[in-house]
Amino acid sequence: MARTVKEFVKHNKRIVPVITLPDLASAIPLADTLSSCGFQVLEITLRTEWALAAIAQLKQERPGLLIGAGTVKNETQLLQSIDAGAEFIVSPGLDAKLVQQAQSNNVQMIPGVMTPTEIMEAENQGLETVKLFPASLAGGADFIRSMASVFPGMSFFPTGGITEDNINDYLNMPNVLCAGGTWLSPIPLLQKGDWNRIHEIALRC
Ligand SMILES: O=C(O)C(=O)C[C@H](O)[C@H](O)COP(=O)(O)O
Repeated sequence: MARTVKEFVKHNKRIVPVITLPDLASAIPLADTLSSCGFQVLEITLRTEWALAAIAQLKQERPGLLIGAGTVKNETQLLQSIDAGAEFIVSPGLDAKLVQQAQSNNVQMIPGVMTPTEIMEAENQGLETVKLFPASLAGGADFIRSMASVFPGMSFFPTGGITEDNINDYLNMPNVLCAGGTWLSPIPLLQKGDWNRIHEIALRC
C-alpha cells in the first residue's frame, strides 16, 4: 500500500516545506534540520537540475520521510519523479493525463486548482486532495471555507503566499489537510548552509 500525505500529516506537522535546492549537497542537512523540528513531508521542486537526484538520495537515506516532487508539469517530469522515488507529485495545475498516469503508477497526485470547475474535474478524476495555488491570490482561506459545502469530500493543500503569519488561517479549517510554502527554506539561507537559522524558523511553525 502506497504511503500518502494524509497518513503522514495525521501524526506529524501539517506543514509541507516547498524546497528549491541550490545544490545536491544541501538535501540531507536541510531534510535533517526540518525533520528534527517535526516536518516529515517534504516537497522538492523540479526547478533545478539536481532535484531528481536529491529525491532519490532522500528516499534512500531518509526512508522515514515522505518525499514528493513539486513543479511537475509534464509526463517526462512525472515519470522521472516516480523513477527517482517520489511518493507524491505536486503540480501547479490540473492535467487529466498526468493525474491518470500518476494513478496508474499508484502514486498520489496533488494538482493545483484555482476554481470550482477545476475542483470538480479533480473530484471526477477520483482525487480527494487538491492544492489551492496560488492560495493567497485564489481567495485564500475564505475560498477554501466556501468550497466545503459543495465539495465536502475534498481536502485542500494550499500553497502560494503562505507564511508563518497566516498559516493558521488555513490550518484551522477542517477541509485543509496541510499547507505549504517556501518560507521554511529560503534560498539565500540554503546557499549559505545556514541550518541554524532554518532551524529557528522551523521551530516557530
Ligand atoms: O511548483 C509547485 O509545485 C508548487 O508547489 C508551488 C509552490 O507551492 C509555490 O511556489 C510556493 O510559493 P511561496 O511559498 O509563495 O513562495
